[in-house]
Amino acid sequence: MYRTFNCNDSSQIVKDLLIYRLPKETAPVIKHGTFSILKEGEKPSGFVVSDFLHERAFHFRESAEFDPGFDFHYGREIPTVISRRDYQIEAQAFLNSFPLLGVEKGVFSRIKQTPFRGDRAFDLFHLLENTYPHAFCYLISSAEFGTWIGATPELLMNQEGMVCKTVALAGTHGENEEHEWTPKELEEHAFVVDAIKETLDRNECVEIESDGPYVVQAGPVQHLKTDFKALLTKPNAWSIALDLHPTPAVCGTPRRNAIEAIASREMHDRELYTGFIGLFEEGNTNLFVNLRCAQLFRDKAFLYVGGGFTIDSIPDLEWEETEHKAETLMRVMKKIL
Ligand SMILES: C=C(O[C@@H]1C=C(C(=O)O)C=C[C@H]1O)C(=O)O
Repeated sequence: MYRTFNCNDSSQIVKDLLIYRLPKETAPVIKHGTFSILKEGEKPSGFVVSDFLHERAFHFRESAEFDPGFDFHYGREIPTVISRRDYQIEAQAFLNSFPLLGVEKGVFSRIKQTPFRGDRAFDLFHLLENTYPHAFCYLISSAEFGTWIGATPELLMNQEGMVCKTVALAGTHGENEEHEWTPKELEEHAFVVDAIKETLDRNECVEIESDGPYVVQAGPVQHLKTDFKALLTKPNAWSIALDLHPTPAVCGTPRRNAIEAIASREMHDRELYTGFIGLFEEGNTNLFVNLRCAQLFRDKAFLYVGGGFTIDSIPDLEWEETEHKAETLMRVMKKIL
């Protein structure tokens, strides 16, 4: 279930909104304009946002004049939220499907609902960008997909000239967990490292270097991270981004098998969650994986959170992990309620 983007298209609302702040930059970029569908085979130029399986992607065109009547667009369809009990049942069934479907790692996600006033989205964005200077923070609103906000720690691809960078970010502890990283967590991470290496190789990158894994703090959680750097041999950054995505950090491995397991067991449409978002320009690209994000409605927010499963995973511990990840937005939202 990935395809429905049901939103209002109230006639007085004519403009879409784009706000983003790149990691470590101080000033956000704010634009009014229009998000429109990126046609199949079309390369974007500028801001782009894609869903999980790149079935729908949108690029942004700025309008010269500001629309004083701007209001946020809200989705019409309420996302499916599951209880802890149902999560356990579904996550166990997801895990049980691994041998049958030939899945080695799969990422299972859920949606958490919380009260929130959608019209406080600007305040939430400003708090997020102040709280998480190393994250890519954004707020987007369009009749195409409603209103989304996020502060993601995960780079999909940075490209400057012929130098391309990406990361493997997988394996999670709560901020105060001090135990060693388990073989299961190291394995989960290694799947992502291997997939990235293969992708860079396949796309004729050279001088591929990696550094990691090491531990990084991302708000309320710690992750294992490996940095990658490589040289492109031709202007194929967009193909590389599409080939990297979705990595086993948000999907699983082998990719097709994991997609099948996710499609058969997740109760909701992922929509823009675990898609990618950011700026694409051949030679100057900054794309991020859309995590630690929420879809905002008039009086509530739906937070999308997930985690990697391997055969040894325990669903209840994975639920805890999604609770920790949800805190990235929850603890900031609480300041505005
Ligand atoms: C899927 C999410 O995060 C991803 C999964 C991780 C994991 O399984 O350890 C860690 C970082 C992200 O790549 C999420 O935040 O929803």
